[in-house]
This record gives sequence, C-alpha cells and structure tokens, in this order.
Amino acid sequence: MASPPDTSKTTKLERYNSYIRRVNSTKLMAASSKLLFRATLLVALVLIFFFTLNYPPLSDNPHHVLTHQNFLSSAFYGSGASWEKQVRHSSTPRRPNGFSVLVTGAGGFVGTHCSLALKKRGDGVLGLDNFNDYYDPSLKRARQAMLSKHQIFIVEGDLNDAPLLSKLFDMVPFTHILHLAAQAGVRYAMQNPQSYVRSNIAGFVNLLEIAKAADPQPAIVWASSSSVYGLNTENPFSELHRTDQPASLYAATKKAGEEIAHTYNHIYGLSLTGLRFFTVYGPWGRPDMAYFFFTKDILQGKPITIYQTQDDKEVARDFTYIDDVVKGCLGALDTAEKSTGSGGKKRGPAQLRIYNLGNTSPVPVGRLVGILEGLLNVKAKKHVIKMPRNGDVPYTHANVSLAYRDFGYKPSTDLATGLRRFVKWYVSYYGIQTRVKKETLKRSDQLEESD
Ligand SMILES: O=C(O)[C@H]1O[C@H](OP(=O)(O)OP(=O)(O)OC[C@H]2O[C@@H](n3ccc(=O)[nH]c3=O)[C@H](O)[C@@H]2O)[C@H](O)[C@@H](O)[C@H]1O
Repeated sequence: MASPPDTSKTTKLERYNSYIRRVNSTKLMAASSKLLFRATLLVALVLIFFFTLNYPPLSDNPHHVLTHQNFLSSAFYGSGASWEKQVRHSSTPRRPNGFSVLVTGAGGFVGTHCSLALKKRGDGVLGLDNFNDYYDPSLKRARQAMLSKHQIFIVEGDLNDAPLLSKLFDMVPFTHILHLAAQAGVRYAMQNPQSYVRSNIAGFVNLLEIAKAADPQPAIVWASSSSVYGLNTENPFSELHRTDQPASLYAATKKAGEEIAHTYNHIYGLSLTGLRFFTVYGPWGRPDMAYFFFTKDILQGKPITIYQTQDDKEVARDFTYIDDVVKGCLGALDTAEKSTGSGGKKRGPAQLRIYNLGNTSPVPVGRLVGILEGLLNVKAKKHVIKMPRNGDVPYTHANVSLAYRDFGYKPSTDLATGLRRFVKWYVSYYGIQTRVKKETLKRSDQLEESD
C-alpha cells in the first residue's frame, strides 16, 4: 500500500503564504481605510464650508450672520482708496458743528428719509445696510441710488460684522448713530424667528459693543416699536405704561433692545434714546406693510383681508406719516447728550431716554381701505376675518407728550393726506397711472425725490 505523500512541507508553506496574504490584506485594508478616512474628512470639510457659507439659506434668512461674508466684506470693502474716500466724504459734515451720523438701515424706509433730511441740513451721513431680501431688494437699491445722488454713501454690510464696524469707527469719529436697521414686521416673526434674534438682539449688541469701545463714543438714537405695549390695555399708550407683555417675538426683541440699552448706558456711559415708532407709512415705504400691499392688490383687482378683533370690533392703528417721524428722529438726535465714556470705560452718568413717536389719532383699518379706494378710484374686494393669532394687537394709540416736551415733536399729517402722497409716489414709481384719480396725481406737495 502506497504511503500517503509527505505534505508537512507544503502545508507549512501554504500556512506561511496564507499568513503573508492575511498580513498584506490587513495592510491593504488599513491603507484603504486611511484613504477613505481622508476622503471623508475632505468631503466633510467641503460640506462644512458650504454649509456655513449658505446657512441659513438667504431666502428665509434676511438678517443672517455671515461668517465668510463678514470676512469677505471686511476684506473687500475695508481696502481700496476709492471706498475709503467715499466713506470719509459721505460722513463729513458741511455745516459748522454738524454731526457725523452713522445711519444703519439707510437703504430702508425710515433710514432713507432720515439720511436725506440730515444731509440736507449739512450733517455728514454714512449709511450701512445689508440689502437683505425680506422685501424686494430692488426698492432698497432704488432708495440707495436716490441717496447716492445726494452724496450719501451706503456701506454694504451686516450689523453683525464686527471687523467692518470697527474699521468704520477707526476711520470716522462719528458723533451719532441713528440705528434703524432691524428685522421688521410683526407677523413674519412666526415664519422666521431667528432673523429677529440675529438683527434686533445680536446685531444691536454688536453695534453697542463697537460704540462703547469707540473714542469718542457716539450718542445713539435707535428704533424701538409701538408693539412693545403688547397686551397693555391703558390708552393712549404712555411711556410709563407696562411693556412686559409683548404679543409677538418682534415686540419681544424690541423690548429686549430697550433693556439692553439700559445695560450699556449703565455700564459704559453710552447716551441712548429709543424711539417707539407707530406704524410708519409714506412714499418709499415698506411693501410688507398693509397700506402698501393693499394698494397693490386693490389696483390688481385682488381680494384683501381685513382683520377684526375676536369680539368683532375694528382693528385700528395710530398710522404715522414718515415726515413726522423724520422730524422726531432729528429732534431726538439734536437733543441727545454726549456719551460719557471713552474706550469702554464709563466716566459719569449718561442720558437714557424712550419716546413714543405716533400720530395720536388711531384709524380703523377699514377706514384706511376706504381712503385708498377713493384715491385709487377702485372698489376693493374686501374679505373680513377675525384676526388670526399672529402677534397682532387690536389697537395702538400714542401719547406723545414726552417727545413734545423734550424736542417739540408734533405730528401734523392726517392719514388721508399722507396716503395721497403715498399713492402719488406709488403710481409714479411703479408706472401705473390709468385708474388713479387725476386730482390725486395733480397735487404737488410731494417729496422732491419721487417726482
Ligand atoms: O408700530 C409698530 O411698531 C409696527 O408697525 C407695523 O406693524 P403693524 O402696525 O402691524 O402694521 P401693518 O403690518 O401694516 O398692519 C397694519 C394694520 O393692518 C392690519 N392688517 C394687516 C394685514 C392684513 O392682511 N390685514 C389687516 O387687516 C393689521 O392687523 C394692523 O392693524 C410694522 O410693520 C412693524 O414693523 C412695526 O414697526
């Protein structure tokens, strides 16, 4: 019987070869996992980069904090002789003892009007605006073009861009800041709450941080809102009434601003004046506001929704005409005392003020629609519903005796007059002339710029 072949050598060899194969395959696996790890890391870094650049998306994030863009804007705008020349030229006063004012939100409705008024009387004005797309940015660009004709330059940047703000304060010894940049709108706060926190709280704090460190420290006048009165039931609203029951996040961020102002006044000696605006309207206004989109919808034959209170009462607002508000803003600037600190240190007590800027004459929304129908010569398709729970309050009415006492604020434009001026501007700006009453267009007491 043939003995079985001696396999001990081949078996050893096979075992050795198999060991080598295992070692090699482990090495290969380790190498490929390393490669995979590096590739994943690279992809993650690329994703993080784009995520940070685009998040939250621009469309639903009007007042975004843009880390990369902050950097880019500072790097881009902060250099260049021509940019610096425009900044200096725009902010230099042309009258003896004139102010040098940084107007934030200069491409906005109130910001544009105030910038023009300041420039016209010889103050230096430098604008700051991020031209976000909360509403049609082309309207903001048109306002910018109008300001540019009056030698007012707007720096394109965000309130949260600390390097950019510091650079501006390094270049210009601003005497005042008129801080009007904000995320506005009561009802939109339910759609995009973070934008209110970013602009009205984080952005405001960023601005105050820069202002407190500046030498000289500027005096600051800024836009609060009638909405801080929230569920207050005492009428007319006085600055002494309670404001601890905001009905919307918008109102809550404005109220937070008032408390933050107190802190910066207390610790750093910043002179701070908050102005509670009451539903400001007029030419070059905001398309997100009811009087504006009612006009658009009425002219286009579309239905409009008119809110009523839960107990079927009319909702009313103390609609305030833009020219009256501009006078109030300038009055507040003119009576603002100097900040007392310097370089971040308080040297003594500083002024801290809050004022209502309203019209003292509330008008039901139904009446506003009636006036528009008359001016536009078109019957509105009205859809009356109970006010949804959207942050709205049923009624606003300003007591302005404090503003009158301290800087002579006295509103003088009734709603019919103000809306006529608005409609005249609207049809001219959007090129709609057909159905609007001739007498509306003929009247000539219009802003020079809108003609
Ligand atoms: O004073 C303020 O602090 C605020 O004023 C403004 O808020 P509001 O007074 O709410 O103005 P606005 O939206 O024009 O609605 C006007 C009226 O129309 C009613 N309204 C509104 C919409 C609609 O479809 N139907 C309707 O009846 C509505 O119920 C209201 O009664 C600014 O937008 C805000 O940024 C802030 O500055």
